[in-house]
Amino acid sequence: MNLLIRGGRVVDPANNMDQVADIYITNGKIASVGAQIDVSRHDCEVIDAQGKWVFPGFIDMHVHLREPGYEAKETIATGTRAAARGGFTSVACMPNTNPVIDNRALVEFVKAKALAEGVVHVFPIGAITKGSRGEELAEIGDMYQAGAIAISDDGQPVANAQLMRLAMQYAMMFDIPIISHCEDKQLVADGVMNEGYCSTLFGLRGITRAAEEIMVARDILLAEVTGAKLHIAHVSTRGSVELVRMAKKKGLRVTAEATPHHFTLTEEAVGNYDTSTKVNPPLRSAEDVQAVKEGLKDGTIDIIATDHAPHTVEEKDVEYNYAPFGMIGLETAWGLIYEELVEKGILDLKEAVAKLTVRPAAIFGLQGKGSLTVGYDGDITIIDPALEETVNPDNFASKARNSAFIGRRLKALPVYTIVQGKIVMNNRTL
Ligand SMILES: NC(=O)N[C@@H](CC(=O)O)C(=O)O
Ligand SMILES: [Zn+2]
Ligand SMILES: [Zn+2]
Repeated sequence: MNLLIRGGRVVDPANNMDQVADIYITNGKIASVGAQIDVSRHDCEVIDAQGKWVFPGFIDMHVHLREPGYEAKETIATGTRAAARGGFTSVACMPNTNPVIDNRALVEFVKAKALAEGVVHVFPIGAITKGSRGEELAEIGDMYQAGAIAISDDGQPVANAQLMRLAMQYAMMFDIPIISHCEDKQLVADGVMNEGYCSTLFGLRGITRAAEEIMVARDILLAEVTGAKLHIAHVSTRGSVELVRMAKKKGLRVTAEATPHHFTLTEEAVGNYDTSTKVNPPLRSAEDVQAVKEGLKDGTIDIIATDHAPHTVEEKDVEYNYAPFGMIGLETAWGLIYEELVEKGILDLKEAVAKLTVRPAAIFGLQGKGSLTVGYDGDITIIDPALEETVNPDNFASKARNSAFIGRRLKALPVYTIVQGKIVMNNRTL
């Protein structure tokens, strides 16, 4: 089936394009982009995109799909549907499943399952260490050959610096990034929210920003001695932003991501004791949020990723201290990016789209993705700038409900998600 997307405002940062144009997709690939494409001779489905924004399909490099092992929280089927509903055409999934994705067979399992049951592209991330226990390296070369696009022990730090150095050297042989979850467990101890005035006020145990920053600093130093590609996950403090900025000034191959919840919410959101606000790293102070926004603006923070971390209602419906860390994000990400970054003048539309498309594709080497270049995959996200909606968990495609944004009004929402020329989400439904 051929697809023509007619008359939308086409924004493609990679090709420095922002103009009204048509896009024609055949055999799942972009065949042409231009004014008034004539397809009268072809059998063709047409989307009227007048008044809509047409972007390369969004890419989320930090998602927890929870399969295998935690299917009560999310599955590849439901997680990819949540992605599609959020306008994402590709996701990379973290290996902190049960068992942990630390060998070739499990990478192949995720890929096969995603092909059979997923509705968007899924790129598996392999573990750094076996079982993410931080003791011995996982089968990194094997996982790379099976299709792992990066390695990470996300959810856990690699506490042993020597092991982290070895992992970096190993990852360099395949030129893949190592994604670091920066957390010093001893410093975190049994903290549940950011340490400061609010934690005192709310009577909750605090987590010092140093717990994150010490590991950001350590991993940057290791990236300097090894020359490895280091990607810092979920940057949340001013200090972390400054460290990454310094690393980039030195010319190191260091990149970073921020999540929508970390640039939208502050620690004050914890005050209602909604366990959805319990995330790792924790929601920080207004000053940190400001620094993350500055980092996004000046390019210190390269990409936006959701860290979609689904948990069951039963797991989250407990006292704050006992709830697991994590918040879902796929279905609310774009609305928050638009409101917090674009409308507030931090990023223009092209810059915001770049952090969800061409930048992640470049950092993680995703071939044929991230732009509307002819011959690239026909992955497209269409936004209706006039569409507003209140976040309602009944409409979530995710199995989970742990969003701190329920009840919030979001605007400029995705109305079509197109994967290799196939419409997988239409008018907010699948
Ligand atoms: N971010 C979280 O709060 N939780 C993540 C783990 C992680 O991303 O570190 C999870 O797997 O639930
Ligand atoms: Zn993490
Ligand atoms: Zn994560």
